[in-house]
Amino acid sequence: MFLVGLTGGIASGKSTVSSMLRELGCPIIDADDVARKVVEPHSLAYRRIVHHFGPEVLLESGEIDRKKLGQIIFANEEKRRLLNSITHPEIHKAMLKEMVFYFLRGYRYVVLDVPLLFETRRLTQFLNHTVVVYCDPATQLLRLMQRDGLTQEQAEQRVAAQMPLNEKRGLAKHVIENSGSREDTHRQVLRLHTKLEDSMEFLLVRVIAVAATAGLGGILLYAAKMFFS
Ligand SMILES: CC(C)(COP(=O)(O)OP(=O)(O)OC[C@H]1O[C@@H](n2cnc3c(N)ncnc32)[C@H](O)[C@@H]1O)[C@@H](O)C(=O)NCCC(=O)NCCS
Ligand SMILES: Nc1ncnc2c1ncn2[C@@H]1O[C@H](COP(=O)(O)OP(=O)(O)OP(=O)(O)O)[C@@H](O)[C@H]1O
Repeated sequence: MFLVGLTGGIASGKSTVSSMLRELGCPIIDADDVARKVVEPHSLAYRRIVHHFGPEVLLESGEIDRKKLGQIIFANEEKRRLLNSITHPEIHKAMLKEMVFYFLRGYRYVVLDVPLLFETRRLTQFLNHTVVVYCDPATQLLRLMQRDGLTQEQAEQRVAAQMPLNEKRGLAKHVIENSGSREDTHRQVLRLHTKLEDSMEFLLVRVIAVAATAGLGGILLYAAKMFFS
């Protein structure tokens, strides 16, 4: 199965780009969505979070108070590492299950939208392509403050909790520049979609060629054995 990793910085525009790709028919596995599911009440990750962070990170309904937990972990690296060590193995397991689901349904490829793709590095070895959604630091900060109602200090703290976006940009095979308008981003997404479709066809042709060569080699070997024995 052909795997495409989509990543970027906080509020750089990953969801915006992944919903454009979804409209073009790409199946998307969203790590933020998966991360919400794995901490639902009474799951293993939920119980471990309550054990380590205490009942003060729960809402009255018993669900995790994500706002409160976010305030704690973005202000404290040790606590962030602890939360990551609880949630990441569960997130990766659940994502793998989703990939198998798509594979069994006959999908040829899937896009993995993973904010911490290059930080954790667990998935990168399995990917055929990586895409970074980039926007300039001032725009990123402004969009983050506006979307999540954060102060500049809080927003800066969240940006600092991730690998610098410039560094991620250098690691990716494709970059979507999302500092401008949505229309501009949409045009780049269309181009990327075409490129991905082309490289999938190319990969398919290569696999068929390798299989055919191996088959032919086998036949020739068998014929040579028969001839010389
Ligand atoms: C801290 C939590 C409770 C905040 O929840 P909230 O609903 O406010 O934000 P949401 O989950 O939508 O995340 C928003 C963005 O924050 C960034 N982010 C989230 N967790 C982390 C983290 N541990 N380290 C760095 N950045 C992070 C990502 O860019 C993400 O896209 C939540 O993000 C969480 O449980 N994080 C740990 C799991 C995780 O690493 N998720 C990221 C996907 S792998
Ligand atoms: N090109 C754009 N022009 C204007 N606003 C945009 C553009 N791209 C994204 N936004 C806005 O910026 C904010 C962040 O975008 P988005 O939610 O797609 O980022 P994200 O990378 O998925 O964030 P997170 O890491 O928190 O999941 C949103 O409010 C979105 O509507």
